Amino acid sequence: MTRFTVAIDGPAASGKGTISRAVAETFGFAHLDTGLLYRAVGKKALTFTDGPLDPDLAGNLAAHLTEADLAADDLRTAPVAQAASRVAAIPQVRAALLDFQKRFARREGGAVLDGRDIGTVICPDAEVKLFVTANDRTRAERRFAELTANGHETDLDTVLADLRARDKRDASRDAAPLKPAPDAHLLDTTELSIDAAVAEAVTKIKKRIGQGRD
Ligand SMILES: Nc1ncnc2c1ncn2[C@@H]1O[C@H](COP(=O)(O)OP(=O)(O)OP(=O)(O)O)[C@@H](O)[C@H]1O
Ligand SMILES: Nc1ccn([C@@H]2O[C@H](COP(=O)(O)O)[C@@H](O)[C@H]2O)c(=O)n1
Repeated sequence: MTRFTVAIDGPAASGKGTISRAVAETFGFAHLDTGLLYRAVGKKALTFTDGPLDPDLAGNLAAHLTEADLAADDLRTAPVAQAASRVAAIPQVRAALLDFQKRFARREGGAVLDGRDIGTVICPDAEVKLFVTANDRTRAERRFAELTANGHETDLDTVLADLRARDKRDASRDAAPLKPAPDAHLLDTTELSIDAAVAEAVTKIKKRIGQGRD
């Protein structure tokens, strides 16, 4: 198998990153967390304003992301997540990040990408598409546990409001909104452990790989 793309989308904290990393490990695929691209642009945008940003300036920030921008250790904070969601609605930002993601997806050896528009815009021809969900309270509880374990001071209601605001903005924007591709498999992790959710994803991918054999 030379090229094989797995597209994993879903709302905030649904578990798509966790599943993507496990899939990459299992199959030896490269993994791209595309949310990090938007978080890095959002973080840069915050150095100008926490309000609306000029779309061309935002596109320019996205076009000049560096490895160091993506490696910053403060991309997972709540303000950066909200800023990411705001810049992600700007078409110039999405256009600047498009080619890199498309090239990553078709690299030799297989790739798994997770985000919001992977199955719909970045990789409409992906061999496997998953849309990962969980109810919003469960997602907030998981994210709250993660944030507190990492030393962030917050509370469950704030985390829940933050997720809902982001999901609403992501799903209602005109540019590449969050939605399942028509041919995506829905994977609701509300009642699933991490191992069970990963096992479902792995089974779907193995089945598709099996179909590709002569
Ligand atoms: N099935 C599960 N059961 C319990 N906890 C889970 C499950 N899946 C993921 N988690 C936990 O929930 C949190 C959010 O998961 P993850 O970071 O994978 O979500 P995400 O969809 O990639 O989030 P984001 O969109 O914010 O990047 C993590 O702490 C992760 O360990
Ligand atoms: N393909 C994508 C990926 C992400 N976004 C936006 O970035 C925000 C942060 O993403 P996380 O996956 O790290 O939570 C997210 O809320 C989206 O606004 C996107 O638009 N497209």
